[in-house]
Amino acid sequence: MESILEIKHMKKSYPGFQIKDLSLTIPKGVIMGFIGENGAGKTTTIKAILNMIHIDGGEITVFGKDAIKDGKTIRHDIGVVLSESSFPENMNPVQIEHVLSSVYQTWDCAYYHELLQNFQLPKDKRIKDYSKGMRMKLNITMALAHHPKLLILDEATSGLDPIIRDEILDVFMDFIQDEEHSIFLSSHITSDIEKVADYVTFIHKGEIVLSEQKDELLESYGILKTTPEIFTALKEDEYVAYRKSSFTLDVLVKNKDMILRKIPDAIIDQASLEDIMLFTVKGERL
Ligand SMILES: Nc1ncnc2c1ncn2[C@@H]1O[C@H](COP(=O)(O)OP(=O)(O)OP(=O)(O)O)[C@@H](O)[C@H]1O
Repeated sequence: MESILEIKHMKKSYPGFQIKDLSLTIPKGVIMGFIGENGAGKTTTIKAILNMIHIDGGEITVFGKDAIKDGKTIRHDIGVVLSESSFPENMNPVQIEHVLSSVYQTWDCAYYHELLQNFQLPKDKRIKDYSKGMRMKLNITMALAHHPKLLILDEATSGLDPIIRDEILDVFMDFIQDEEHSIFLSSHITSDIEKVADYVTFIHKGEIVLSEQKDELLESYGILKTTPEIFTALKEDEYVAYRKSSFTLDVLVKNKDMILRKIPDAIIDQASLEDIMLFTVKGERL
């Protein structure tokens, strides 16, 4: 599968935080969900891709070009939504369009106004009078209106109600339909990622724990409900972590079919992305 973005052995250190060796590939035509707890390194990774911070080592390639050397060219084909909006609060969408249409040669005025209408965003209202959900929808509208090939969104659905989140997720799914576009979507809301992502990358303390196809991941992982005696029969590489619940020992296993072959009467529940995150971050190992 052709890739749209590739990070190889990226390094970045801040006092008390380190990304030691991060590698990641986003294929063309997919939504890659990027999950991890607060402070795991999601925004740092996104800023590195956008050349907004200096990295200490490694390579980042976007559309086959070097993200640092060719950063300016690349940015024209990327739509970005960061958690903080950088537009002056006293501007309205029409005034913003004047600025953006002069920055992007590919700015599509008709499409911008179509999106404003679809999202029910008033054109003459200043950003400062917009609600949080409206601001986010406006940010996404601005990111899409120059027809980027890659959309990078940092926490674009956080703090929004389920109806607005659903509308936004629909727009994302439309965006990747032509199989040339990709989305890199960081979110704490694992249910949103579960809904729309084709691939999932999970980062923990600056390290990639997993980066896999979502359906395969959810089919393969499971939560084994068991006893301490049976648990001790598992090999080290057969489980991720365990957590004690009221009556059982819950063990996140990577390959539930393999466990079922070993323990035919085992009770194994479906694991969600949230479970995978919780067990990895808060679970214990022997
Ligand atoms: N400019 C900076 N100076 C010092 N430390 C920083 C800087 N930027 C980020 N960090 C640190 O890097 C770590 C990762 O932060 P980052 O913002 O990438 O996490 P995140 O996964 O996006 O978290 P969140 O979900 O809370 O936004 C944190 O410990 C943070 O304090």
